Amino acid sequence: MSQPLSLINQSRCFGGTVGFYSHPSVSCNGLMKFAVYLPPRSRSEPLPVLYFLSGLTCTEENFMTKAGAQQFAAKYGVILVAPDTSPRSAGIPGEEDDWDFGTGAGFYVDATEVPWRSHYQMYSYVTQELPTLIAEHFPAQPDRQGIFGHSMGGHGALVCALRNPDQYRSVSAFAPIVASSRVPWGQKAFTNYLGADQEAWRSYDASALVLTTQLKHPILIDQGTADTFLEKQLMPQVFEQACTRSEQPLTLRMQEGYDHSYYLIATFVEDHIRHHAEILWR
Ligand SMILES: N[C@@H](CCC(=O)N[C@@H](CS)C(=O)NCC(=O)O)C(=O)O
Repeated sequence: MSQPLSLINQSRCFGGTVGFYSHPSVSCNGLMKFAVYLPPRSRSEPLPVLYFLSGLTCTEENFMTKAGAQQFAAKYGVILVAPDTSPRSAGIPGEEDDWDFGTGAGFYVDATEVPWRSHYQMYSYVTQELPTLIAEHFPAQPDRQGIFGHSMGGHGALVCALRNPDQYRSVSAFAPIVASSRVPWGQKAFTNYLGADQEAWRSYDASALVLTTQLKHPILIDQGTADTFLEKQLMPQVFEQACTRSEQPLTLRMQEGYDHSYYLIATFVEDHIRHHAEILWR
């Protein structure tokens, strides 16, 4: 049976439509929001779907309003889907206290710890519930899915792809947190969502996962050299070394002078959408 979906608002964009939706989520035990861009071509044929996971403090809006991605989704014929970054107003004490944990910082994990586990099931939401909903309500080709993201969302995209190589054909990231178990943002989130046992963290650490799973297609990463989070939180060299060890093809592009903002994404988003479209349309 089709799950209910409410349209919040819709705008024409590059001949297609950007729509914002809400729905009661089973995984997250509350209302969740997401955004969808349907290119003009989707009116005549089903298209591959490319998921974008945003970073800390973001909602389903940041990518749609700041990345300028719709023109390229229209050009290359892919549907874009951008979910929110966490449950909201879950009623969990302290959920609004920090910008890098709780609301806006779900880290795309299924929390196992009280009190977070009652709502913070973002891994199941993104990999199962949302794709099912998209396939039910939009002209999507469910067997052609790709995923990309920024920062915390780059971590999420890499983890989702590495854990589900048959579900996601293509993956890329902007300034991703690639070694989540080893950096302060990841350690804070994982201790609270997953508990102190670091063994449980491995299944959400891209640099650990890539040692045991190989993806068929190369991974594309863009990282700005002027990103203030580069050394302490992002550490792309850790992922690069792990990819070399496991012979996973990786294109890591260090972009001179770019910072952590959406200007990095806007500059290189066409390259990423082309990377996905070339694989998804094969
Ligand atoms: N609030 C943090 C920064 C958080 C941040 O940079 N968030 C990134 C993702 S990790 C983002 O995309 N922010 C929203 C935006 O730029 O639209 C600070 O002030 O240092």
